Amino acid sequence: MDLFKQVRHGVIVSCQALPDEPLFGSQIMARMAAAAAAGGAVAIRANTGADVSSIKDTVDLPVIGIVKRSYPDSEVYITPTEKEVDELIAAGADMIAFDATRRRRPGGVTLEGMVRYIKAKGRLAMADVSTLEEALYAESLGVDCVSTTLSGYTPYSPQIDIPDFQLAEKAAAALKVPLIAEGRISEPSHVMRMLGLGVHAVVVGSAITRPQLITKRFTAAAKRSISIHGSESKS
Ligand SMILES: CC(=O)N[C@H](C=O)[C@@H](O)[C@H](O)[C@H](O)COP(=O)(O)O
Repeated sequence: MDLFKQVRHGVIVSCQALPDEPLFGSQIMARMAAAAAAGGAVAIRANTGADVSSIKDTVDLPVIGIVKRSYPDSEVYITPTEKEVDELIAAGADMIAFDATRRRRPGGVTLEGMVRYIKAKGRLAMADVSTLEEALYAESLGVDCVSTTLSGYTPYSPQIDIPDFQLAEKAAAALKVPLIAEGRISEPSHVMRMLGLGVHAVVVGSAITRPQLITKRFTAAAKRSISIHGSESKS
């Protein structure tokens, strides 16, 4: 089935753990993807070829692949070069997501060249952007969809701790290709609001798949409670 029909109005779950996170490991991420599938996820977003291939072996859902890799000469770290694209293609990613900001990429690789490369390999291209201008430019290059992933993570986009509803609304209205809302969607009400703004689908990551951060929301609430009610409360 057409991937965009399959994910329309659904929740894509980002299953990612970096080496310094407690759930790091491809088998664990595959179990996480299975849990997301059981909860009704329409697709999975995953980091590294190893995680993509282990998830593909475990769940029958489309997988959007990225490789987070830092190079010394660039701030771009989400699928920065063709090398990472090759790793994701070898792993069987259905769509390749990549940083589509206009920042300098490592080793003279260009954004235009990245889109050409992914399309020449016959894969779907998802442009991770931080502003409306980047969204429109990425569309003009021929990407298959745009995602708000990087809003809040470039110095020139709004530094807010809620999802960028404004960007999602504007980009959904301005683009012809599907707009995917991603970044800090942490409540079911955020999902409803995003879909109401006309986005094609939403990606939820940390709020589902990073238990150390989920735990922190609760432990912070406990600390706040003590600071309000004091430690001498009845119980
Ligand atoms: C900025 C960046 O590196 N974002 C990454 C992109 O794949 C992931 O670390 C996020 O978890 C993902 O975008 C989902 O967002 P959230 O975890 O906020 O629901």
